[in-house]
Amino acid sequence: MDPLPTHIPNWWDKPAPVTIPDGYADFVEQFRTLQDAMTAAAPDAEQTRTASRLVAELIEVLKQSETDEWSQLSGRLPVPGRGQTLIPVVHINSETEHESRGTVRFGRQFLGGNGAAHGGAIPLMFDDAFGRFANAHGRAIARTANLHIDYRSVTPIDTDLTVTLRFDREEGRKRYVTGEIRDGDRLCVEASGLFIVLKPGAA
Ligand SMILES: CCCCCCCC/C=C\CCCCCCCC(=O)SCCNC(=O)CCNC(=O)[C@H](O)C(C)(C)COP(=O)(O)OP(=O)(O)OC[C@H]1O[C@@H](n2cnc3c(N)ncnc32)[C@H](O)[C@@H]1OP(=O)(O)O
Repeated sequence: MDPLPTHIPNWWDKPAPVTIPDGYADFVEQFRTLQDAMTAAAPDAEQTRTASRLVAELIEVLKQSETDEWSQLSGRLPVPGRGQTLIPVVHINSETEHESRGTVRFGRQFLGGNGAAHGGAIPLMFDDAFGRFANAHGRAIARTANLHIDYRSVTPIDTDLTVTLRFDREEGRKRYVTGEIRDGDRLCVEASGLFIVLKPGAA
């Protein structure tokens, strides 16, 4: 289940993304796999030369359709992860306006060390997941004012973890959200965030 609308409006009411070409969502997935493979690899000189040539070709192809923020596809797709290849993808399994439940799997690219996810990848995931949730269900646009992370125990990579987000309360323009990541029953991370609804006319 994915609660994003087919077209993701943005707060400046610029046009929604253009038509998504066939195969683009698969390409995004492939790009994430590339980042995992890059992190896991120890290529020799010849493999490095080959990989470098292929990446140069890829950059060349992508640059042919370089465009502005309002026309790019990455980050704006109605699929889990929005087609953003930097952010760990949260797959939502169920959601009400008060609570969202899903899973996340930190790939090899998010390795910090010794099998644990990088401490910076976790707030990245929460900022995006909280940001989407705090702005979903018809709520007016709000931005992250603060984000707090408690690393309660190691968060393993390459493991399906559960993510829970809760919309705690709203006080005027302030929205308070909390969340957690668990590996089975084990609590890995607790997070909380404050989102503030933009003043009229604010960008
Ligand atoms: C990129 C956003 C995307 C939104 C997408 C919507 C569509 C959804 C679709 C797809 C999902 C997308 C998912 C991505 C989401 C990612 C979200 C982000 O990462 S956002 C980028 C990082 N955040 C910033 O860059 C904010 C920078 N800061 C600001 O712009 C302002 O400081 C702002 C708006 C947060 C507040 O400024 P003021 O002028 O509107 O508010 P004042 O009047 O100063 O404060 C209001 C109340 O809030 C408190 N407050 C303000 N900042 C606070 C803070 N840091 N900590 C605690 N309290 C704070 C104040 O003390 C005041 O409280 P009292 O009313 O007096 O009780």
